[in-house]
Amino acid sequence: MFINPTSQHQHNDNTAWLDRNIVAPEATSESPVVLETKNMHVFYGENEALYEGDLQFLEHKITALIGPSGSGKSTYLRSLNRMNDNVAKVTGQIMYRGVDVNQPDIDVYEMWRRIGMVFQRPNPFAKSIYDNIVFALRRRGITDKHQLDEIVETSLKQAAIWDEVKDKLNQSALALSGGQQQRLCIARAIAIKPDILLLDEPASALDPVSTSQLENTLLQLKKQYTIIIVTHNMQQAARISDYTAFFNLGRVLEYDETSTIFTSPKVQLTNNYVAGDFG
Ligand SMILES: Nc1ncnc2c1ncn2[C@@H]1O[C@H](COP(=O)(O)OP(=O)(O)OP(=O)(O)O)[C@@H](O)[C@H]1O
Repeated sequence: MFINPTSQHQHNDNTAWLDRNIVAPEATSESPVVLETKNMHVFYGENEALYEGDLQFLEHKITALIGPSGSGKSTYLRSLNRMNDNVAKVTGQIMYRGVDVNQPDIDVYEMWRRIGMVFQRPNPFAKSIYDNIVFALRRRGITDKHQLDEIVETSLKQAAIWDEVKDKLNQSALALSGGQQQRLCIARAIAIKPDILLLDEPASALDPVSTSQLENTLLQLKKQYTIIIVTHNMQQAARISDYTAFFNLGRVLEYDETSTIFTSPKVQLTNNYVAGDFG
């Protein structure tokens, strides 16, 4: 583990609040780095919404992105799999298993299969539960009913919603509760067997019971997937994540193991934020 105090600013009392503390996660052969950003900057027109945001993500770990509103968490997350292509200019490298996916010749659709995304509001298609799961599979040419049935069952089980929906797979997904819809969206995302799951405040529209079910689902899923989640919920970040990045004003100020961020952060602003002093 190394500490990389990458502040480009003079260290004196006036700029102490700008200090950064980025601790790279300890990669091992069981948990290598699967995704990494290098020198990434994101611009909306003239506005540079993200700079100094470089992070590494380990396989089969959950990383939480936290920070006040407008600090650049969603901008960073959505840039990771080029969801921002139409609205922002993203420079720098986004290394996914050794390949820079921020290159013009990358097959973005194939990348979305490997780096899936679940959004803030559940967004199931206005189709049956079954068809929500198989939609992308059919488009990929998988038409064998037995194979599709199997994938539907496995994905719904992995997303911890199978027991609730197994007797009504042909009913509309829109008739499910918000929490169920969000778990269905996770099932839909994992049906195409991604490698990494990006989640942008997936529990913000859910009640506490659904939130807790979703968190349990994510803890199960990390055995197979690498998860990066934006959350405003400090307890949630503390409960489920292995690593946490604290964003402020378009930069990552601190990145470390979640236990360190919540018990002994090195940066004053992180401390203030996790203590609830501002947000
Ligand atoms: N599509 C967009 N077009 C222009 N500016 C944008 C766009 N999306 C975000 N921004 C700007 O980029 C900055 C970072 O926003 P972003 O949504 O990434 O922050 P955030 O930390 O995810 O905030 P929140 O927690 O409120 O979702 C803000 O100043 C925001 O106004």
